Amino acid sequence: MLSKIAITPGEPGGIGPDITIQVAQLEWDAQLIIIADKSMMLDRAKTLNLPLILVDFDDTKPSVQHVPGQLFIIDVSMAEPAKAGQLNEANGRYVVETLTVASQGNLDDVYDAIVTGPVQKGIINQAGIPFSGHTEFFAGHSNTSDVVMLLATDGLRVALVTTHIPLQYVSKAITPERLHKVISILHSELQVKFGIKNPAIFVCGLNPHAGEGGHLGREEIEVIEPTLDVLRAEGINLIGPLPADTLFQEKYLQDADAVLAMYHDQGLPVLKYKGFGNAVNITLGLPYIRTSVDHGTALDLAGTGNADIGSMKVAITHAIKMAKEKLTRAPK
Ligand SMILES: NC(=O)c1ccc[n+]([C@@H]2O[C@H](COP(=O)([O-])OP(=O)(O)OC[C@H]3O[C@@H](n4cnc5c(N)ncnc54)[C@H](O)[C@@H]3O)[C@@H](O)[C@H]2O)c1
Ligand SMILES: N[C@H](C(=O)O)[C@H](O)COP(=O)(O)O
Repeated sequence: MLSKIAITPGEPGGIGPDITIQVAQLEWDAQLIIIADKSMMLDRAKTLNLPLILVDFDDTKPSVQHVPGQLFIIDVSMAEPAKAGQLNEANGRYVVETLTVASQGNLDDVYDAIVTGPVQKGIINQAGIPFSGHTEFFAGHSNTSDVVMLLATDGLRVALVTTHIPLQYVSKAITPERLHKVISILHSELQVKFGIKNPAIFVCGLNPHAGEGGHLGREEIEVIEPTLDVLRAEGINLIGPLPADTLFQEKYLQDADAVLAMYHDQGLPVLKYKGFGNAVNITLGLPYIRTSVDHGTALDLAGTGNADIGSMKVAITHAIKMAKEKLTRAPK
């Protein structure tokens, strides 16, 4: 059976609508359903000079193969018309509404996966809605206490212990409980979603040189090492904590199924240096499949036709692959 993939193009002033329209021109072995404002999508297609036919989605009908240039749509209205390249806090609520519809649809088994385009976290907060990222939003909406952000590109997967929090709170957020949950989710999702029997997870330290024996910080000694020992006793294959500045070299990476970084900008710059435009962001631990692009709203490129669609292609490809595997395992 063909999978139904829900796509949220994200911030209407950014490149999310552009890359959604651009990938709609390609062949896909799935049905693509966008959750977005219809007029905004048609306007953007006109700006980009690309064909776009939008068909109202009927969830009672069986899935149909994607036709290039055509998308199914669940129309969610924006408060005000969008201008490519410009943010408008009046539309913050709209962006969150599209995510809510997507999450609920997946919980209700209407779709088989969600692919998200980029959102501008700041403008959603300016609209009065506390929002730190899709990862945290979907965890909250689906009532999932713990999820893990993983970004993957060819030859490297990086997962994070902490996600979108200010740097000053990182150390306190790395508790034995959090570390135990993140590693357990990462281990089991590498098995389930990536088919790796006994995944090797390489773990970064938090401090310079992994704390230098306690002289440059004690989190490794007091939290990370003891927790890794507990998890090793549970049978999880863990290497580290290793100094983060030297972990990302072939000698280690050739044996690593994933690297676990302690915070956002410890792991993601390396991943994005290696694979920006060719990477996917996957939320592990959710009750549904969710993938996303590796980039942001790129307001400077919105409406120009110059946005690279590489990551959007990878995000959709991964979602379809994971959805197919899920459908094969447990047909609806
Ligand atoms: N998945 C997401 O929702 C997501 C991911 C990352 C950042 N963001 C958000 O995006 C906003 C802007 O963030 P930023 O400026 O740090 O990052 P950005 O990725 O939007 O832009 C960084 C640079 O990369 C370029 N770039 C980004 N995507 C590109 C593409 N597809 N093709 C060609 N060039 C591209 C931009 O032009 C810019 O020069 C922030 O609010 C951030 O939170 C959202
Ligand atoms: N941390 C992500 C990145 O740098 O690509 C990005 O902010 C998106 O995160 P969410 O998927 O949680 O919105």
